[in-house]
Amino acid sequence: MTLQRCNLLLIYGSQTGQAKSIAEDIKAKAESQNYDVEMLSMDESVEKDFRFVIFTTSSTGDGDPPENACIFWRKIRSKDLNEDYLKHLEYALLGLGDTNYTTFLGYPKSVEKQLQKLGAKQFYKSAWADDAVGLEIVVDPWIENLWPALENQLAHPHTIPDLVSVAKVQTESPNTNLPEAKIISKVDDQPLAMPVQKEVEEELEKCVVALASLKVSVSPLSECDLKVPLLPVSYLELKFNGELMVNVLRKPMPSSRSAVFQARIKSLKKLTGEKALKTTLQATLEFCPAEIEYQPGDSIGVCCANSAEEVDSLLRRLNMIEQADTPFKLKIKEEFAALKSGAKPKYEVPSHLPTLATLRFVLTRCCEIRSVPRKSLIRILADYSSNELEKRRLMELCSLQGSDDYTRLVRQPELNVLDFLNTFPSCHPPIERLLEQLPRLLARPYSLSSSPLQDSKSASFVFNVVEFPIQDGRTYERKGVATGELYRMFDKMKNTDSAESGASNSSCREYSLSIFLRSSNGFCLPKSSETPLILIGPGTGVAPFLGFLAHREELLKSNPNLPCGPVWLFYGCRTRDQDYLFKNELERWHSIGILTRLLVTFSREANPPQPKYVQDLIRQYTTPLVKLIEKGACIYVCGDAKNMAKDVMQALISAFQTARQMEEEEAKKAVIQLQIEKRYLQDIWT
Ligand SMILES: Cc1cc2nc3c(=O)[nH]c(=O)nc-3n(C[C@H](O)[C@H](O)[C@H](O)COP(=O)(O)O)c2cc1C
Repeated sequence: MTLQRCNLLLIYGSQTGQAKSIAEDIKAKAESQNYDVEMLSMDESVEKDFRFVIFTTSSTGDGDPPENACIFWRKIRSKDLNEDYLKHLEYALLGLGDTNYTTFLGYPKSVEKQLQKLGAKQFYKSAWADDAVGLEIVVDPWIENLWPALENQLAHPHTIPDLVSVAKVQTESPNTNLPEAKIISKVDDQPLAMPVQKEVEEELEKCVVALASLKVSVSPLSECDLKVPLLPVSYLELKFNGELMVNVLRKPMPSSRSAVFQARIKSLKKLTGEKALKTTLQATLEFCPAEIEYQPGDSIGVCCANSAEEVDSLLRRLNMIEQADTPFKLKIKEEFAALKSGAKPKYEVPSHLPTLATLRFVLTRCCEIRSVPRKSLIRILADYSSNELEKRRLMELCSLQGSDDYTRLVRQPELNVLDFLNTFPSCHPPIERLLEQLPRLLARPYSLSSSPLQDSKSASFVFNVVEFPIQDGRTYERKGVATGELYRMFDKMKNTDSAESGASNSSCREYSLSIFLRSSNGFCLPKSSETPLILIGPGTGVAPFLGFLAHREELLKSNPNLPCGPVWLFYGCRTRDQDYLFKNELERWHSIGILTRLLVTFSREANPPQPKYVQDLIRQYTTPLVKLIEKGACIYVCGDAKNMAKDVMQALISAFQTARQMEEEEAKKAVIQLQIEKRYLQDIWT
C-alpha cells in the first residue's frame, strides 16, 4: 500500500560534490517511495513552503560553509530573524566532515544550532559522517532509517524518534537493523550462491594468501545475502551527429568563486634534490596584461584537465575511441523531459556538461574521471557486467555488507572508474551512464607564495607532484590531475630549454593555465604590522608564509620605519640538502630581521636531530611561545591536516598547560578562544 506522501525539500551544501551526490541518492530513494521532492543547493531560493526539509552539508576550509552555502549561512544568521522564524519547519540533518580537520563538522553543527535557535524542530536525529573513515558508515544507515522516521512523523507529529544510533547500526550484524531491506542473493535471475562461490574459490586458490582484493571476495561476504543500492535511473540520451558544429571550448566549466582567466606560466622550477622522496615545483604565473588584486594568504583555483593518455585509455576501454571527436547532442530522455509547463524538470543535464560537445572534451575538461566511484556507479557497473562472478563482486562492493571492502579496497587506494573497467573486463557500461554519474572536474586550490607588492602582474605557488604507483588495485601508474599536468609541462619545458640553459628553471611562452582567485577566509596578515606572528608551515605549508615575509620586506622597503612585531617561523622537512625549500630566502630574511626566529627541523637526517617535527620543536619553546601569544600573537598553521595540524594544536595545548599550569580542558578552551578571536588560523589539507 502506498502511504499518502508529502512534499520534501532536500537542501545540500557541497564543496567537492559529496554532499550533493548523497542528496541525489536521497532524492532518488524518496521518489521511489512516491515522495514529491525538490532538491536545491543551500544558496538557491526556495519558492514554496515545505514542512519537511532534509539538509545534507559538508564543512570546508576551516569549518566554513561550502561555496554554495554562504548566502544561506548569512541569511539564517541575520539579526532581523526572530526566534520562531523556522517554527513551521521539521528537519533532518546529515553533516559531512573529516576528523583530520580540527574543526570537524564545524559548519553542519553550526547550521543545526542556528536552525534550532530559529525554532525548527528535528524530526529525525542528525548524523555526522567522517570522510576520514568513510562517509558511508554513517550515511547508509542514516538514509535507511530516514523513511520510517518520516512516516512515523507523518503519523505522530512532533515526536523525535531515536532511530539512528549510528554506533548501534555499526556494531550490530548488518541485517538486523534494516527495515525494508532489499536483499539480493541472486543477480539477473541467475542463482548465484553455488556457481559463483565455486568460481570465487577457484580464484582464491590461485592466491598465495586468501585475502580479499578488488576482484575477489572471501567468506563471509562472498556467501551472504546483499543489500545493494537502488539502480539509478538512466535519464541521459546522447546522439552523435558529425554535422553538428561544436563550439564548446569557449564554455567555462569550473565552479569558480571569481572570474576565470588565463595566466601564462612564466617559469616552473624544481625545488627539491634528485634524491628527495617527493618532487616539489614552484610555478610562477604572469597575468598579462591585467593585474590581479590579491593579498598574501590568498589562493588560486587551477582549472586542470585530465591527461590525454588517460582519457584515451578510458575511451578505448569503452569502445568509444572512434567517436571521441564526433560532436554529440546530450539531452534528457523523452520520458523524463515531458513536463507540465512551468514545472521544474525531474532530471536535468548535469550543469557541468555541455549539451553539445565531443566525448574527448567532456572527459578531458568536464568530468572528474579520477573520482572514486560511488556505490551507485558500482551498482550500475554491476548491471552492465556479463560475467556473473564480476557482477557478484561489484554487487558486493556496493552493498551494505561490503562496506569494509569498499572502504579498504576502493576508497583508500583512491581507485577510479578506469581501474574498475580494467579489473572487470566483462563490464561494458554505455557512456551516458558514466556521464550521469561522474562528478564535475573541480579546480585544484593552491596557496599563493608571493606578495603583489613584489610584482602585481605575477604570482607563484608551490606544490608536491602527487604520485600514485600501481598497487592496491590501481591498474595504472598516475600522477595527481593538476600536479601531473604541471609536471608534464615542466618536463617539456625542461627538454626544450635544457639545450640552451641546462637549468631546471624553465620558462616558456606557450604554456598557460586557466585560474581564478580565491580570497582567503581570514588567513591573511593582521591589520597591524606590530602584531607578533607565529608561522607554522612544514614542507609546502611554508608557501603562504613566503608571501607574508616578502610582503613585509616590500612594506619595509617603502617605509623603513614601519614598526614590526616579532615573526617566528617553524619549518620542517626531511633532509637539509634535498628538500629544505627556500633555504636561501628564509635565511636571508632571518639575517635582515624580517624573520625574528627561523626554527627548522629535519625528520630524516642520518643522525636525526631532536626534535623531529615542527610540533616537537614547538614543545621546546613552550614558555616564550605562550608569552608571545599573551602579547597578542596570531598563530598561522599551514600544511598537512592529517598529522601535523592536529599535533601542532596538541603541542600548543600542552604549551598552555605547562606555561600556565592549567588542566588540559582549560588549556583546550584557551586554544579554542584563540580560534574564536581569529588568532589561530589554519590553511590545511588532507
Ligand atoms: C579543502 C577542504 C577543507 C575541509 N575542511 C574541513 C573542516 O574544516 N572540517 C571538517 O569536518 N571537514 C573538512 N573537510 C572535509 C569535508 O567536509 C569532507 O571531505 C566532505 O565529505 C566533503 O563533502 P563535499 O564534497 O560535499 O564538500 C574539508 C575538505 C576539504 C577538501
